[in-house]
Amino acid sequence: MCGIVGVVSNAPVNQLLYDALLLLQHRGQDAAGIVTLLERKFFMHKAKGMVRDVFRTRNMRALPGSVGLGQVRYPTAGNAFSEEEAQPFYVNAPFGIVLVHNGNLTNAHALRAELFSTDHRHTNTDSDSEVLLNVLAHELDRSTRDGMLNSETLFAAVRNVHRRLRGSYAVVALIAGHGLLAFRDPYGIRPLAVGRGADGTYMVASETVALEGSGHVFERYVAPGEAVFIDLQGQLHAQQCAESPSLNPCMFEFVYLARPDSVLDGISVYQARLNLGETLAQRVISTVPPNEIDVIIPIPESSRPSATQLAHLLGIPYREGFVKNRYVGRTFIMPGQGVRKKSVRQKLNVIGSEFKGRNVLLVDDSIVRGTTSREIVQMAREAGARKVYLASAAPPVRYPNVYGIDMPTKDELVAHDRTVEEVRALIGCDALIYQDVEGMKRAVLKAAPGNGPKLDGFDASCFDGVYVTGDIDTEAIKRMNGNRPRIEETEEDSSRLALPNLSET
Ligand SMILES: O=P(O)(O)OC[C@H]1O[C@H](OP(=O)(O)OP(=O)(O)O)[C@H](O)[C@@H]1O
Ligand SMILES: NC(=O)CC[C@H](N)C(=O)O
Ligand SMILES: [Mg+2]
Repeated sequence: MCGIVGVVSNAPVNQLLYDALLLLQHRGQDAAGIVTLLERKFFMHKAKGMVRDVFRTRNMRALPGSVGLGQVRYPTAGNAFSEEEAQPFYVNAPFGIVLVHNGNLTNAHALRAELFSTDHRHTNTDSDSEVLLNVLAHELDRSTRDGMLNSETLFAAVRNVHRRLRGSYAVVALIAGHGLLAFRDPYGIRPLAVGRGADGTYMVASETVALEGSGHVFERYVAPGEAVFIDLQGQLHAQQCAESPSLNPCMFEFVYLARPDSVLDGISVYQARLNLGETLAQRVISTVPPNEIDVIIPIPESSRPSATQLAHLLGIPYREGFVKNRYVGRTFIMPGQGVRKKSVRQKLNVIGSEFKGRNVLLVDDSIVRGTTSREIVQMAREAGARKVYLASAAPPVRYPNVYGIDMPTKDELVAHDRTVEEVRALIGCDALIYQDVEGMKRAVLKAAPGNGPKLDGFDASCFDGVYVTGDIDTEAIKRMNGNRPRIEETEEDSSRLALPNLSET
């Protein structure tokens, strides 16, 4: 889940893109990049790091032009440590194209081979996004053989791109001398929205928070399979380019990834999280009698709305027992288990008085590898809690995600192939309460107003093992994700919690 943005304006866009990327920083913290277009020339700056570190004043000055795009990266393919895989990607032919991608191609391996042997195109990194750009470039080249690029030939190229790509993709591309192209995969897994500024500026972004926070008014979502082209005169053209599109947004966006003040495909993320707290309340009541819980404490940051609603419905005081160091990034999206584990304690510190002698119910939005929960439960005990219960607003994460969230191997998931009781023992809490899959889907759907886009379902694959694209080649995924270079892990930091050593660690 990277964050992507594109802008077509009449005024310089460098600051606007920077501001939008800052608003999308929660979606990717490993690398950032911006490209602007002035006349027919692209200007690019990208590097590893957070937005504030990547762009210094001198870099910003070197990004002229009133059209541009940007990305914050959270690697899910290729090599997390390679500077070359920071986005945007560039190809010089046809026309000159730069591209940013949020998502994950599940057939990148096969496509890379096909690009080389059939299309005679070279890719120089292990990134699936570079593959995507080359497929688009090849199809655009084919559809504009007579030399004309217009919305018709552009949409014909996107139709062919959809035929070749598998997996999830929300894309923004700039075509030198022509304009900005945005499209979304036929299953609508990753989000993409369009907004408009008072001066006529168009902005396309992963989340509505980037539109609103930078002074744009939300206009519409890019529909699954649809392509939107904004030419350099500021005219928007749109066409459905997929044969049978359906809308199945990623459930994990609502559970964790997106900012609560965003609305994705008509569903308010905040309302979805409140509703998750409501359904979770019923599950808690059936496991731990509410009169045995003295206080409800959220695990900052993402679980807060669910925890507030849960406390309200159970009539139990809601207290802040952990203070978050806001200068430490989101731990889940860090590359490598060692760094994630260390960051939990750096990031969260206890307020001892909220725990001493009390039975506490801790609430998190999700338990993935169990890194956070295990540390937190231990911290609550060290602070003197009598009983430590833990509730998760999402069901157990049991299956790998192949659509752009970095949980590629089932072995690193604490709940894979384990009963709830086994997970409880590993985490070390006195009771563990999970949301159930149907309850989660109902809760999130309930957050959609009647007049929003009609959903066909969710991509909830990491919870229910159902892959909406229906064509998952597990061997290819393993090759693509499981074997990709990651931070060296010591034995102590090994990514899956081990049952036998629990008391020693
Ligand atoms: O079981 P785990 O593998 O530890 O992953 C789950 C945890 O990671 C996320 O928090 P994170 O610190 O990334 O971000 P947040 O501040 O938005 O909650 C999520 O909210 C859970 O707390
Ligand atoms: N999370 C994402 O959207 C990642 C995009 C792309 N697969 C990459 O690894 O760079
Ligand atoms: Mg968290």
